[in-house]
Amino acid sequence: MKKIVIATKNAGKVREMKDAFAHLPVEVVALSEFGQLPNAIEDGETFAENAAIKAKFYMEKTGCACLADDSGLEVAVLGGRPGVYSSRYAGYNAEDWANNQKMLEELCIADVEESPANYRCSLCFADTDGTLLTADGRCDGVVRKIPHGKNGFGYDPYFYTNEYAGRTMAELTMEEKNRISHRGRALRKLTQKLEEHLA
Ligand SMILES: O=P(O)(O)OP(=O)(O)OP(=O)(O)OC[C@H]1O[C@@H](n2cnc3c(O)ncnc32)[C@H](O)[C@@H]1O
Ligand SMILES: [Mg+2]
Repeated sequence: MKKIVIATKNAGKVREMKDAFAHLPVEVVALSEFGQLPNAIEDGETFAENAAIKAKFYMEKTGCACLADDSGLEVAVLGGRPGVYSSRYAGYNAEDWANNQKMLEELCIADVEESPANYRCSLCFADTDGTLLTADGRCDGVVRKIPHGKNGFGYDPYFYTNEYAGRTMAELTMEEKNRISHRGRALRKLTQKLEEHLA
């Protein structure tokens, strides 16, 4: 069976990505099973560039096909910030609560209670034969200063979805989140390409 490494150090992403592969005839392996690997340098200017950097970097480190995700939140009144800097908005290795705090501060400086926002996700699958498969996804909603919910990760408690009116991403089950999320949408496109590649 084909072995695919979920090339991310984010446990929230691993949970969501494993779920999407449940029906494919592939062996899904976490990056953590390869011990302590160095971090890829995510110095691309776009989500797509960073996803490709991570997929190729970890494919070389593990010797296995790797699927990487680069994603983030774009807040309209903040000119699209934090964008590709979402995981380090409050500094390198910042925890989710610190990044959320930083976003609340920026919303206060902008003097607004809420703003249209969207999540974006770029996926890149790098196979050992040099094949690269890519897919993107987007999810629109609104960020507000009052958090709700304990599910998901990152900015989810502050992200009010358009599809499930009044509910934040952190109030959804994983199945509900995957149905509408940037990552869920990108994963469905990517798995289709992957099925063709593996056939
Ligand atoms: O690079 P890897 O190892 O995959 O893990 P990471 O957490 O650093 O991931 P990114 O560099 O892609 O940064 C994405 C950040 O965007 C945020 N984010 C992405 N998808 C999200 C989601 O579905 N829900 C909430 N926040 C999300 C969250 O803060 C992530 O840390
Ligand atoms: Mg990262």
